[in-house]
Amino acid sequence: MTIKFIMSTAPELLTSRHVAVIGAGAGGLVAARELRREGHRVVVFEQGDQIGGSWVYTADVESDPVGLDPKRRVVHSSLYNSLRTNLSRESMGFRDYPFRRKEGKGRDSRRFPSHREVLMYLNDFAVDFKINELVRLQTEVVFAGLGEGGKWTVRSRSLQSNCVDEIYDAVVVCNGHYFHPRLPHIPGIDAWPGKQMHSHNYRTPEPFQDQVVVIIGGAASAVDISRDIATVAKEVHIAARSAEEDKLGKLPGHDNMWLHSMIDSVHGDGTIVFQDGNAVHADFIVHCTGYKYDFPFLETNGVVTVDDNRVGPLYKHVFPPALAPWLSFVGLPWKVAPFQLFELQSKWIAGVLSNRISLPLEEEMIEDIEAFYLSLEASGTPKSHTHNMGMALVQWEYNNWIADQCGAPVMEEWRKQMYMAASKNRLLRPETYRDEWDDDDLVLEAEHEFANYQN
Ligand SMILES: Cc1cc2nc3c(=O)[nH]c(=O)nc-3n(C[C@H](O)[C@H](O)[C@H](O)COP(=O)(O)OP(=O)(O)OC[C@H]3O[C@@H](n4cnc5c(N)ncnc54)[C@H](O)[C@@H]3O)c2cc1C
Repeated sequence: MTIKFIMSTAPELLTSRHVAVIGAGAGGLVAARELRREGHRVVVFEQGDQIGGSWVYTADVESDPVGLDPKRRVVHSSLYNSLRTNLSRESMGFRDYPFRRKEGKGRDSRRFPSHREVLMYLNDFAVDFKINELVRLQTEVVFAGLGEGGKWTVRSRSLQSNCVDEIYDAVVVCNGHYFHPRLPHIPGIDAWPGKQMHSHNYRTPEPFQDQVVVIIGGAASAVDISRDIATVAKEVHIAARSAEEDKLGKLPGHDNMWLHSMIDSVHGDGTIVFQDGNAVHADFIVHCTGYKYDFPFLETNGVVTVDDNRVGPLYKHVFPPALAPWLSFVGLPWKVAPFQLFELQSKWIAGVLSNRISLPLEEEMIEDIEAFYLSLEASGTPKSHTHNMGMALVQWEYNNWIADQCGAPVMEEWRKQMYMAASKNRLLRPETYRDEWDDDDLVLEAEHEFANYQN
């Protein structure tokens, strides 16, 4: 189905809306910038005491290390102290605000810098675009729901006041999705006597000194955390669903790390049995098993639900047809280069809210979503992977589609090539990919492009 979206609306016909943005991470910051550029009046609500979201490292952890207790105090960030980016700075930054190397106190000029450098980059962005003046820090949104007359009531709680209700034309949800742990079902886990933790609460390796540790997961955090822990632990055993059979066994270059297939069962005597038949007696399990989407403040009377990690129904992962464009989401897709995707989604939302860009009819959006769900089913993609864009060219096609809606340039070819080169390099050199690479030609191309921007 082809639908025409861009209208060349005369500037005097563009409508300025009063918009609430929930969250001041990378998504909320760029949403605020795009909304204001489009002429909207924006308030950004941020529960934390600074901007940056995920990139604000804290040594603080939750009272329940696996995150099951619904009454636990939630810590937002899941960063560990040693974290360096898994994307190169060139391919990670916003498109029109390159993530350049900068000199100065505390700056990290490496190509794959530490998390502290990302936070500094986001702070630079907020200063240069004067976003801070839009942000209300330490102000948590406890309720956002449709009120009378199609407007949104946003109820927030801050240090200064108990609860305040305000009315907005639109709400843009940017609350992140790496803070609510997702745990696999493991047969026998209730009787297993060892300690457990979700990677959300992992900060440093010290608690694992001389322990036998089983790490569950095969994604970036599992790779990093297993190496971090192996510096002090007696043994580290990684259980990964995606582990290839010929790679199982002792990991080359390490004398205390093994790769296994998934866990089959765990037992009251401390034993952990893997599907490949091997077994170990372990002290600790670390679950690097991902996160759940969670919008505890959002009331849509059942229009938007989270079902097995599918947030829906959403047109192109952004607009619920029945509430579009007054409710939108920035940042749901995963296995992507997030910042530039957030930037494009935000441009689209801003343009639709001002009437510069039009959306299809509600029925057409619903049809599109249904077709998308059917295509996932036909390809055997589980529901929980609805927002996974890690396959082939999915994120690039998606970004280009949104760019087209906005009248923005399509994604630069070097970004795609660089992203793919890093993925390949990560598999080839899991220990050293952040310091050794073969794509200097792409770095040159990126730097040439960055000369067009001022920051
Ligand atoms: C361990 C780890 C490593 C990562 N590594 C990389 C990497 O190398 N490169 C990369 O590009 N990406 C990486 N990411 C992904 C990273 O999360 C995204 O890059 C991005 O920062 C997410 O931004 P966001 O704005 O969507 O969410 P967040 O950064 O989570 O921001 C959401 C904000 O919303 C606020 N908030 C939530 N609820 C409320 C409420 N009710 N009221 C008010 N405020 C609220 C939170 O306090 C937070 O500040 C990593 C993620 C994790 C967890």
